[in-house]
Amino acid sequence: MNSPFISDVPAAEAHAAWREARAAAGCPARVEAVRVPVGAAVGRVTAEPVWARRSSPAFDSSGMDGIAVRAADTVGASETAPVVVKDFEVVDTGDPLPPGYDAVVMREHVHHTPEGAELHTAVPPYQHVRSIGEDISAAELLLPEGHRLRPVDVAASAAAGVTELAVRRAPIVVIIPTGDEIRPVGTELEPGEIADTNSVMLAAQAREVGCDARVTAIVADDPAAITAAVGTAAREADLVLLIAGSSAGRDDYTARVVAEAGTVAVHGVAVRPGHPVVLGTVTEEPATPILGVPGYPVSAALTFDIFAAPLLAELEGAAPRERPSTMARLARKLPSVVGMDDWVRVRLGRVQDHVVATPLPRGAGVLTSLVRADGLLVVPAGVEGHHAGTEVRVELLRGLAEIDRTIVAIGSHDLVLDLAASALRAADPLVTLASSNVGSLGGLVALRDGLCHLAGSHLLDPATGEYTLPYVQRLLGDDAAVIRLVHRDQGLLVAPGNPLGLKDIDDLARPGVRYVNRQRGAGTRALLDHELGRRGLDPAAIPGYAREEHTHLAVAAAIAAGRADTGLGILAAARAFGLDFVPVAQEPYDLVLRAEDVSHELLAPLWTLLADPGFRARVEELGGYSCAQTGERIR
Ligand SMILES: Nc1nc2c(c(=O)[nH]1)N[C@H]1C(S)=C(S)[C@@H](COP(=O)(O)OP(=O)(O)OC[C@H]3O[C@@H](n4cnc5c(N)ncnc54)[C@H](O)[C@@H]3O)O[C@H]1N2
Ligand code: MOO
Repeated sequence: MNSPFISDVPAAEAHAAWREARAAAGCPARVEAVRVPVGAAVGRVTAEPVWARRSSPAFDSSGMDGIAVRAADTVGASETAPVVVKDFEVVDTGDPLPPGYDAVVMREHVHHTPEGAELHTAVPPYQHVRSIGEDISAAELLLPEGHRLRPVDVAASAAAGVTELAVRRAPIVVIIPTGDEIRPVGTELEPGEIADTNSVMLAAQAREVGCDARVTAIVADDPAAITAAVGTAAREADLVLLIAGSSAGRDDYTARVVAEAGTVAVHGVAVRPGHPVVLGTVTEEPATPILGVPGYPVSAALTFDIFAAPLLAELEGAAPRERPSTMARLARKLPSVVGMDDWVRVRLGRVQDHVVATPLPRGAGVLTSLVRADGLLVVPAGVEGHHAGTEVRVELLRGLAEIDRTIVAIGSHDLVLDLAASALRAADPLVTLASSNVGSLGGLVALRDGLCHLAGSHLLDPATGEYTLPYVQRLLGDDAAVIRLVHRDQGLLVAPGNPLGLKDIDDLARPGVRYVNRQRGAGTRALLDHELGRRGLDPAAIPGYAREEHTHLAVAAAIAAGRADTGLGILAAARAFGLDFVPVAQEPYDLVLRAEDVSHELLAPLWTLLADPGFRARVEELGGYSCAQTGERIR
């Protein structure tokens, strides 16, 4: 039973099956209660109700700086008929109210005369007096059991005379990284080796939800060694996280190890990423839950959120933490496999009156999709995906105020946009420029449909030889403005030293040259087609023409990895991967927007940046860019 069958259990059923298995194995329902001083209790969960031992305030006290008086002595006082009170006592805020007095007059309303304190207004009884128990009365229920303590809660407990609280101790999570290829973070990696980034992430996730997280040494792909590590971990842990080896590969032992050490309640959940997750128990006394976390980092992160976090909250007797959510419109079509809950990471911004969600790359290995995500949405198992513009519910990973100050750029990708994003944020931490890449044409369509503020475009019109403007007129009509971002060199990216001696577009048809193309709708693709057309070259004659990458950097990466010999792209991408560059053309790269948005306050910081000589200098330092017209409105 090396690779047990991976099933597609719906998430809700998987939770239920795991809970049943834990109960059957005798896993503790809660971690023990401990008593801790109030100062150390924040973040912990109450293990019993907290009753007030004393009232707060514990005595009637003055609410203001001034004088304590008898209200009866002030009856009839008015602007025209002031009353002089002889019997009073000076008090400060918080002082016990001296016996015999029942009200306080603020010192700014008292005129001291040789005869006494002159008052111009009558005072009702108990004015500015904080009566005993105003805040807390002795013996009242202050906090229920199962309440996660916040700073205000511990302060109120202390005020109520409760200086020690019974709380659940922090659950202990033991994380076991496995894999022959896995090395500790910080090790110089040999080819084929992978840094143990999952342990760093999972330990931080566990600490973020209030747990004590411990990471063991990395265990080799050896079932006996993994079994031994699981046994040791289970003795100290409230939850064991066993990383990788969850799927069906030759060295994937998680399900087998768990089956031998206890029970496998579920192997395979209808959730993506996270599909091959293992949910089980280790039976050795005391029984311990174990979670087989898939090795791909996005799967690992989401698996923690979906399965570990709710269990850990349950062990503390608390409600699971919940993220706020909002409705958003999808900026692009979102296909999804039927039969799996599809967890999609999205960027968010507010365009006109609605929040727009732009899906990020979906791969379970693309951790930056979570790094860049402002929100998460689930396409449920029964849904085949969504059309662009569909309203969906999104769990928020970032505050709405920040999302409201996000400039949404959709279209072609250019490194200058990344540079601008970072400069804008450095100048004002509330400003975000989120750009996503769907090619020039896709950006113009998104702009037309109200799904972005800016469309980055460099589209050559083969009929006129003119860039972008003919497309803008066709798609957006008169109501569109165009701001020049940069001119940039486009050229052939080639391995260092240009081993094939490529000089021009003509060389792409040479036998043995493997091209890597950009996707349909990308401006760089249009440029290639234009250049091929001018030369009467048939795309079918270019080996690799059908192979598509979605960014300049991805094209450069393919060439750097030796998977292709050349592709059309920008100099900066060549530099980023240490490639050589054969210039072919210079083209303008423009920002297209709705004419009325030119004066939108959201975009003002961007226009300021484009006018900044320091920023222009940094752009030109990237190489292959000219800022001669940067920031000019050309339409
Ligand atoms: N034939 C099948 N293959 C795969 C299936 C399947 O159902 N049938 N499922 C795929 C899915 S979905 C996922 S998710 C992964 C899960 O992989 P494993 O849990 O078995 O993990 P590994 O194969 O050992 O590693 C995957 C990947 O993750 C890297 N890794 C592992 N540990 C760490 C760590 N501590 N830090 C960073 N990265 C780590 C590892 O090097 C691999 O690159 O399986 C698919 N395959
Ligand atoms: O389920 Mo895997 O986690 O999709 O990549």
